[in-house]
Amino acid sequence: MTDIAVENLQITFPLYHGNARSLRKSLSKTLGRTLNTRFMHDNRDRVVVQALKGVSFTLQPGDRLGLVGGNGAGKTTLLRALAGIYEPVGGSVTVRGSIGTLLDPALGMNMDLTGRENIRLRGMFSGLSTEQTAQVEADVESFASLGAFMDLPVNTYSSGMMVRLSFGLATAIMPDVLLMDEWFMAGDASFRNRARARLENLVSRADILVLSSHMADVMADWCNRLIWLDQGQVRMDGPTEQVLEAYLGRPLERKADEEKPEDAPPAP
Ligand SMILES: Nc1ncnc2c1ncn2[C@@H]1O[C@H](COP(=O)(O)OP(=O)(O)OP(=O)(O)O)[C@@H](O)[C@H]1O
Repeated sequence: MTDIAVENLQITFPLYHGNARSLRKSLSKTLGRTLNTRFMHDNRDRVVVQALKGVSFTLQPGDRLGLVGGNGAGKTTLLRALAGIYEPVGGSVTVRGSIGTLLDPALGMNMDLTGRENIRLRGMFSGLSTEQTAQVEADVESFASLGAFMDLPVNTYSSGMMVRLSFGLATAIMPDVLLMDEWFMAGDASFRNRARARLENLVSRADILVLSSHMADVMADWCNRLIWLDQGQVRMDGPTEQVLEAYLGRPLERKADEEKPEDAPPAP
């Protein structure tokens, strides 16, 4: 059984720089009213930024949830809380089922080990048999096309090589719950084309998808529900089209509308 329950979730980050009182004063001057909603003191009198506040929702198999919101709205924080990377300061996050993440290329990667060793380690942690791990290794090796770098420590990789290994590995093992940030669209055009087919297969087979992206077309294609986060709080939660239109402040363009017939006369 796969499901997710998030209840009244609250996540804060302490702001360590400088003296807490003077920081609050200067924040108060520059941010005015916002200080009361986003910045506060915790019980140790530290100034903290409230990344998520009172967030609640549940997800069942078949749900494809997209997270939208401006910069700093709390999308990445929510994905990381679902992945168990951030502990809630208040409320709870319960995830039943195996989790696959496409959040940060370096996440779960041991930089001192080679690409091949990282793959084997991940296979072991995911409870795969030796045979299954060998299959994953062959699959990732062929997808990532790292050549000799496959047997060199990951800390010698370029950022693009890192993305190829991390993406190949994350998409080689089928999770119940797939958590994705939009970095997966990084990379050159030929990588993106190969990545998309692989990703679509994973997205269609996972029970639950949670995806954060600034790309409206990706949301419209892949999600059946959207949560609009605003300053760490849920501003709207509903069917993709409805939330996307409210968020963008305009009706969605239909794909058919965009496609002009080949023999259409040139615009005047
Ligand atoms: N490690 C951290 N330390 C301090 N503050 C943080 C940290 N991570 C996030 N924040 C703060 O939490 C808030 C939410 O950030 P988050 O990265 O979740 O937003 P986001 O919606 O993913 O933004 P973007 O679209 O710009 O990536 C922001 O105000 C951010 O400054």
